[in-house]
Amino acid sequence: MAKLTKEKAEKKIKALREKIREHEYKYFVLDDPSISDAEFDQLMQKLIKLENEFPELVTEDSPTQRVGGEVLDEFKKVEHSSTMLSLDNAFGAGELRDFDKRIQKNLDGEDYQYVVEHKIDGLSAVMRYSGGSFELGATRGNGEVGEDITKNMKTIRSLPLKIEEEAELELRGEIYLPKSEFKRLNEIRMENDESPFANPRNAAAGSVRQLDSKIAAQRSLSILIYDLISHSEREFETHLEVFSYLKEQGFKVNWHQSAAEIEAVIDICERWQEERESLDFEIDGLVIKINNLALREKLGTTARSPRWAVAYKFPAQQKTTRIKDIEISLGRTGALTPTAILEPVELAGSTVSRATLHNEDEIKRKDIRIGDTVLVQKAGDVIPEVVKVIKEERDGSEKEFEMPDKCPVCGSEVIRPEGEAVTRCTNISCPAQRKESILHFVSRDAMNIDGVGPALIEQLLENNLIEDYADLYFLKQSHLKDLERMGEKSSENVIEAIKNSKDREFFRVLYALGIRHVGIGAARILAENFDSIEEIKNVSAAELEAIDEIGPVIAESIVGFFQERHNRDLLSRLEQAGIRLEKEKDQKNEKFLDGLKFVFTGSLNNYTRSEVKDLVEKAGGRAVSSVSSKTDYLVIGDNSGSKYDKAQELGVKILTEAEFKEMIE
Ligand SMILES: NC(=O)c1ccc[n+]([C@@H]2O[C@H](COP(=O)([O-])OP(=O)(O)OC[C@H]3O[C@@H](n4cnc5c(N)ncnc54)[C@H](O)[C@@H]3O)[C@@H](O)[C@H]2O)c1
Ligand SMILES: [Zn+2]
Repeated sequence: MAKLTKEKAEKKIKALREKIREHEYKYFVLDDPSISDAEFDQLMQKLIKLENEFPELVTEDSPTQRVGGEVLDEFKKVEHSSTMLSLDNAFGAGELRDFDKRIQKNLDGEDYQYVVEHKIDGLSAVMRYSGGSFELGATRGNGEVGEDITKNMKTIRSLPLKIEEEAELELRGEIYLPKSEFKRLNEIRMENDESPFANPRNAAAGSVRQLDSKIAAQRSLSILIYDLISHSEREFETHLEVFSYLKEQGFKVNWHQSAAEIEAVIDICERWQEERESLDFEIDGLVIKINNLALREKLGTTARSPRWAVAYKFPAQQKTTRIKDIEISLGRTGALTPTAILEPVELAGSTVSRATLHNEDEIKRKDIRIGDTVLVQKAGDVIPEVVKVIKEERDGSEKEFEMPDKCPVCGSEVIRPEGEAVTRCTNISCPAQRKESILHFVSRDAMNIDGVGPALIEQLLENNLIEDYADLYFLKQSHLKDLERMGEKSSENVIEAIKNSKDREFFRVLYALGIRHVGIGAARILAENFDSIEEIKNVSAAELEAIDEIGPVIAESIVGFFQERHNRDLLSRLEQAGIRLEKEKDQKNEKFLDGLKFVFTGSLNNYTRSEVKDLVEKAGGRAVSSVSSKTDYLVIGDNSGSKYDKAQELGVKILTEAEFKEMIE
């Protein structure tokens, strides 16, 4: 690419700065961003790159040179004792290694160690204690001056108002909303016609920056402490010492783990990238800090961020895009689910072109229209969804969506029962429902019947060869071989595959039945608690609810399923066909790996990764991705790498694939 002329660069830089400032204002002042963090970070990276190319164009007020935030006039101002900085970002392992190289160079051969912490998606706060009492709490503001939020912070129950140490202390931490509270808050906002918060950080900020502290008190804000800025009586050498001292004083401190070298840091980051959903608060990455405080001093800071720390950012889970259309898809329970057809975007490693809109109410509450620019999100295994509409992007051509009053598949009336959010087709034998329930039954995690796909199911239904999934087991080859695109050989294979599915594991059969709200997880739990369908059939909703992971909705749905006459008939035909409707003998109540943690490395000959994971979990164990002192077994296949050395170092038991096979079978 040809190098930009200085004039052109200057123009570009100016435009970028304006755009960034506008987004900073929306994000930090209004707590209501109109692009995703990843898109914002991209703008910032572009500006950094241009400024690196043309250092003479860097100005002091450039967003790259300062902390992006403002102070609202409504609040009393607090001058910070030392600037509250931002953090440099690292995207991916490569940039972490670059960071480490810079540290090495700046420390000139001195020994150092890292501490890795969660990067909580919240709002940073500073706290002062005097004589053991909480005296002052403030936001970061513009880094130099923050807002006095003492009153609101007193409503945070995890923040001690009194501590043992009667000294002058200044601390920093992150105020956040737990996930459940974030969800609840957004529901209330939508009911009040307010736009939902895009992320927990904006929600936490919106709650803390309330003039009425009664409102803050109604929101279960929490705080995790991650830094001590000053202490009148004590000195500390390392960050780890600080953490244990703060814990002793009764503070809830941020999760942390030390790491001797950057490769270990990368391991930790990759592990949390996989396991982030297990936390009850959102993290958008990890923060990597130098442990030794004197070395931090030596490394110093830039105007915007410390040189001794970096934020490892997870791949984007949110982006903005446009809704091209809204389509209706029919589920196996007859529910009409509106689905947004999107301008495709890259999210969390895959291309997203559809997002669920759940139901009619959800569309109304979020005021979603065809043609809207929206923020979409894909978290973990969850189906992509629309977070909110960017209303200022509207030009008047957007169309409101209306739920059809006829089933798009069979043309029957649809109804939406009083008090329910879901619209359903009233026709019990609606082909869409039958097809979907059979498709679910044969799917991989359920009965895993190879060769029975959408096209064949349609043919079978059309030719009245089957009406439901139980009928599959009564099919004969003679029924099949005359169907279109079916020969002698493939009809034989289909019959064979159907037969082979008869002894699928009990929990998979439970899942395959298609009981509403019973996903593979709930099916597993049911199979752990009951030995057969016969047992589950006769259980009450109250008994089901007594099981930890089963809530009232699932319980009611299970009881309802087994009461329905048609379903009872379906079950007896499955039984007749010889499907296993109870646990394998040797499996009843067997949890021989209870609580044990396994790590797998290298390539295995007899299993795929998801198979070993299943096997371990079925026996009550857990399969995790990286080796730590808490790992019980490392199972090694061919070409195992650094995990092997690490396991040896930590004294973790090592198993060959054959030894593992023996253990599990
Ligand atoms: N979407 C938008 O329009 C928009 C606009 C502006 C900024 N942003 C987002 O805001 C962020 C930039 O804000 P920033 O300057 O606060 O930088 P940052 O969020 O990247 O990093 C600094 C902040 O991290 C927080 N933090 C969380 N856990 C921490 C820990 N363990 N140790 C230390 N700090 C921890 C602190 O609040 C600290 O102030 C970026 O994520 C950016 O994408 C988005
Ligand atoms: Zn229908």
